[in-house]
Amino acid sequence: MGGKALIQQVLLVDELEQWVEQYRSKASEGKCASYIPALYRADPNQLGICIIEPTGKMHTAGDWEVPFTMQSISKVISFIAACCYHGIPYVLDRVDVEPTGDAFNSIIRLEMHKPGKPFNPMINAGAITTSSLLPGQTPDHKLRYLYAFFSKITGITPMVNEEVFLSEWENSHRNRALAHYLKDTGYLACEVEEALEVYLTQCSIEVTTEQIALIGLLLALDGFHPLRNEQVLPKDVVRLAKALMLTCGMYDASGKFAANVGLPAKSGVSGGIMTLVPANRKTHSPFQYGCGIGIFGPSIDGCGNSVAGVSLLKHIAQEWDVTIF
Ligand SMILES: NC(=O)CC[C@H](N)C(=O)O
Repeated sequence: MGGKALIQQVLLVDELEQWVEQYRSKASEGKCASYIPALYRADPNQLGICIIEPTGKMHTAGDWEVPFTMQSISKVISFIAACCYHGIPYVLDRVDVEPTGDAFNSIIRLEMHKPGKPFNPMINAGAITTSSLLPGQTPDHKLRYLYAFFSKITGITPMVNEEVFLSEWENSHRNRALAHYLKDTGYLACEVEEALEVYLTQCSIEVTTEQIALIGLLLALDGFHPLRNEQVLPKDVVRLAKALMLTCGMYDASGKFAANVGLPAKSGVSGGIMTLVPANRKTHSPFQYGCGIGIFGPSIDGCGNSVAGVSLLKHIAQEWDVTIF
């Protein structure tokens, strides 16, 4: 690495460390998800970030190595996996691509809009439907397909946090209600309990910011894995997933996030945010060739998004001029 590049890298990490410490205190404006008791036990003051560039170079700060469960970030992976298996038209016949402006676990639109097709795969109704579409006759088979898909693209064998899974399974009345409604309207491709088992298990896959930054990087590069020099995901599916992340990925705060940060992103109630910067022509920006970004900060706001994580991303987007707009 040349002297100038080395200095730039040191400055980036210094800046990141400084900003993480600056935004850590934002945690006090939210709290850890309490409807899943195992998530409520997290330390709300944690905040970490990992950024991966196409060269594989990583920039990290704060609590970036702390494992957490993917929760709703997994919705992006299961949607992509279902599209890869069935093709986009088959999946979009069963789940739409419209934002709702409602909470991630809201039921209201299913009955208000006949025939009850879920609005998008980034909210619970749509994600439970997509999980039911994964190939396989049993939850076990569907999950094995998803794990193999996850390993194929990331090179990582997924681990499920059983404690978080059980904690949510025992408290999943609202998701059960959604699944029963979807079964009644014919949108669920398997039995209610089976779809829930797949959906809640995928939410309980444990990752670190590094792993979601890597997935973000693959999305930034339209499915191309720069280190393996291989197209690991189809471009059209990835582009669709990014459009959904931008319009629906931060739930009923997706509009504000697009306005304030301007990057496709997906959050989860455990405090993770997976986002990305596509390659751009901004030669003054440190991420001209694109990057994947993983964030973890378990204190969340009323919409279910990491409070400190969103503030940190807003700051980064402004300082480094990385919006897609
Ligand atoms: N927003 C989220 O991360 C929600 C995921 C969580 N497992 C749920 O279904 O409620």
